Amino acid sequence: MRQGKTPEKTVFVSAVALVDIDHRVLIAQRPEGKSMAGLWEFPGGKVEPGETPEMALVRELKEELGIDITESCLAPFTFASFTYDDFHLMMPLYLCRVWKGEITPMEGQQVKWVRPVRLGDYPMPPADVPLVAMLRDFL
Ligand SMILES: Nc1nc2c([nH]c(=O)n2[C@H]2C[C@H](O)[C@@H](COP(=O)(O)OP(=O)(O)OP(=O)(O)O)O2)c(=O)[nH]1
Repeated sequence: MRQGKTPEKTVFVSAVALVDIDHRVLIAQRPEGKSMAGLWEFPGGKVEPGETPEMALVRELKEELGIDITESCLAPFTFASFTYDDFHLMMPLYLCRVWKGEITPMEGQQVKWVRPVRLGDYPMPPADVPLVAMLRDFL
């Protein structure tokens, strides 16, 4: 028998670890007024109806960070599957090392380039904890 809570719905979110030439990863702070405000996350967002996870990232990175990425530069890395109180999160995490444009926080959010070994210094959503461990091992 299944242990734990049974979520009402599954929410599909697509996220990316942008990796720079020094192997640092970009994280962004969730703004006030959003769920989990103040926590640091990988850029991305909900996959809208009719979108693939890759399309969602192309859109979100333009909207949130003002950069252009191409789908072919998104390398699937791992995923989060985590039950929150009110939904189950399914979130692929891609790696991306190539983009066009300057990273510009478009929504007033704080962003930081962080070495994988230091990611633990930044509070992140619980779903992200295993992802951080994998990035630390891989990068
Ligand atoms: N982008 C992103 N979202 C994450 C991460 N980890 C994690 O649990 N999430 C959750 C937080 C949100 O519930 C959801 C992303 O939704 P979103 O950022 O597009 O939507 P939102 O804040 O406007 O929506 P809401 O949660 O305030 O309803 O996924 C992560 O590393 N990156």
